[in-house]
Amino acid sequence: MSHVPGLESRREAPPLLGPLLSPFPLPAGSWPRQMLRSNHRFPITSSSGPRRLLGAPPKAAGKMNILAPVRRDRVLAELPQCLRKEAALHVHKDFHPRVTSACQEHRTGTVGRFKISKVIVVGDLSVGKTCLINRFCKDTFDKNYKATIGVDFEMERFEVLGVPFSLQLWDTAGQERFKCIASTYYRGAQAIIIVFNLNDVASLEHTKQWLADALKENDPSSVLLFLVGSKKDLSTPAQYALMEKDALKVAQEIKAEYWAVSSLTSENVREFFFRVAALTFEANVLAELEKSGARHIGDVVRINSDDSNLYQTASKKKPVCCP
Ligand SMILES: Nc1nc2c(ncn2[C@@H]2O[C@H](COP(=O)(O)OP(=O)(O)OP(=O)(O)O)[C@@H](O)[C@H]2O)c(=O)[nH]1
Ligand SMILES: [Mg+2]
Repeated sequence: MSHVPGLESRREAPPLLGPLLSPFPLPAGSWPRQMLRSNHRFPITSSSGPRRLLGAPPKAAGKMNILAPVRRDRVLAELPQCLRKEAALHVHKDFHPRVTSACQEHRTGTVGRFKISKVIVVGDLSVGKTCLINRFCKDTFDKNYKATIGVDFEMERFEVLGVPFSLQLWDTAGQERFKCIASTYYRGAQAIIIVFNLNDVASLEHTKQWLADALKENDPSSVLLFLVGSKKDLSTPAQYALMEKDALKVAQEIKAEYWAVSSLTSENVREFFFRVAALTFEANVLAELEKSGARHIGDVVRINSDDSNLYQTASKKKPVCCP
């Protein structure tokens, strides 16, 4: 059998996916507690050459800080707005009123503290997935291409309507030969970000296949979808307008929210991730309210049929433990 770099790590890692997504604390010294620190990076990335999985994460020295404070610039007091109304998960100006009141009354259940939402980022090789995550999480940009091998992830902690909320952003490899490694990490996603290059129409055409693969491992009725055009800085306004037309069509077809970003200039990067955090949080709280409501006889949670997809999505959401 030929050697696939990173395969050893892949074999070790899957048992951790359960604990990582679990709302419960883990035994002292276990990896996931280390990972709960904001922006902890695993697998370790080599500083030159391609990004490689190099095995288990390092042991933290001395006492560990389980949860670092939320950065001031990660606090969301209002619902960030969509980029284009034609392709948005919903166009409400504010958070769902049930979510707002649940946050005010501290009734968000497992959302907050140990609840971590998994977000996977998929798309063709070199479309800019890693740069997008790095621009948001570290405010850096690398003009040299270093292929992601297997997967990598970043943790981002937010505070939404006063409630702590963490996103685990999984950066997957776009190269065909690493796809089988990356796809083992697709499971349990609450949001899927499908990235394409705004200057490469083939990468847009391939987004449906990326989505199909990601949905094999996830419940299509409970996952939020985002279609993101990257490298906006490389298009002229006329080229962009043409591409946007096609992208909006695809976004509507797959029921994804459309965004266009540039990791080089930072355009829309922060706005996009804030929107992902806000909508994922909102869906989580609605699902939590529905779950807790169902436990009280006579306290019926009703999701308004006039509400948009997101609200219906939350109502259909199954617990993570269900097959
Ligand atoms: N001009 C410009 N270049 C970008 C942008 N984003 C990424 N790039 C460049 O595109 C190349 C690929 O970026 P990556 O982020 O590594 O691509 P990727 O999608 O992670 O690739 P894989 O890991 O192989 O799947 C690099 O040379 C980046 O510098 C952008 O917004 N603008
Ligand atoms: Mg990459």
